[in-house]
Amino acid sequence: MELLDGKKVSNQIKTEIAAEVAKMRDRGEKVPHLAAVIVGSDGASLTYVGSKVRSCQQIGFESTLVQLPSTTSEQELLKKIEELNQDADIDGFIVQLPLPEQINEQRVLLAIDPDKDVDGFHPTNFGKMALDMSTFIPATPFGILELLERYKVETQGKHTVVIGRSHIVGRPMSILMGRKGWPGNSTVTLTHSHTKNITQIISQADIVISALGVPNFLKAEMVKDGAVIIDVGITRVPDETKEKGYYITGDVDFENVSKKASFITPVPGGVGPMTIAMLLKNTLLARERHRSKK
Ligand SMILES: Nc1nc(=O)c2c([nH]1)NC[C@@H]1CN(c3ccc(C(=O)N[C@@H](CCC(=O)O)C(=O)O)cc3)C=[N+]21
Repeated sequence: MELLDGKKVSNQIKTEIAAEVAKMRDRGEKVPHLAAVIVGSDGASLTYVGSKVRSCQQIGFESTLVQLPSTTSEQELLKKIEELNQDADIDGFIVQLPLPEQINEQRVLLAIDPDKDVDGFHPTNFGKMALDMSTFIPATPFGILELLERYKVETQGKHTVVIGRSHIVGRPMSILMGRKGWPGNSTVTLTHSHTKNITQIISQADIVISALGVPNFLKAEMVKDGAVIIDVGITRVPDETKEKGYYITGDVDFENVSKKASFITPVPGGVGPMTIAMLLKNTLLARERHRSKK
């Protein structure tokens, strides 16, 4: 079994990006500027956004954190988005999901300028991704592809089973793994809450990508010997004996599944850190595209 070490690879990627930024600075060019909008004060969301901003500082990006109260109206958020769209200094921005219930997520995603949509959630960018056009690939799926590539995991002709059809992970992942080229050229099954015989389908998978959010869902007896296991689930389990009052666990029974797997991602330290690295990569890409437009 080989560990797909997202923490290590994400640090490599950040070092690579930092070198690019240093060159930009040396040439007297503007450096990439990422903004993150967060509505409300959900603990997990604040942690993620916080580490996005910290990573920006590490690698020499400019960053702006826009924190809005949980009572923010949809109109107020749309106004903020329009400001960020118009702000020539901002290369890319994200609106952290989930949003409070008074705000319609679809209207928000539609309002983001596709050229600044470094999450790749705007329908224009999602459509481009599905059509193999150059775009921003959503950070979590992008991070998984990058891990498969850097560890030279064979995906071509393999049966990939994706568990979960969320807009930010399962759905795009199912499209990307089936695209031409490598990592891709896979035969993809997208499973979800209405899938019948899900355990039987999973047992046929060469590659399992679990994006469910159910701790211990994937057990050793469910997977084929030598399968590649990608664990996208992140659940915080309250535990007073831990320093933070909780621990983080994925969808996979790591201890037992890792004995059968050829490659496996840990949680924490797997897909999570890769998500942040690829968001930074998309922001670098956004800066380069804006530069060559002018
Ligand atoms: N507009 C938007 N874009 C996103 O990309 C987005 C989002 N909304 N909403 C929530 C999800 C989730 N997400 C994570 C990012 C990093 C870690 C991460 O770094 N995890 C650490 C543990 C961090 C911890 O919880 O302490 C790890 O797995 O090692 C996890 C999850 C981005 N998301």
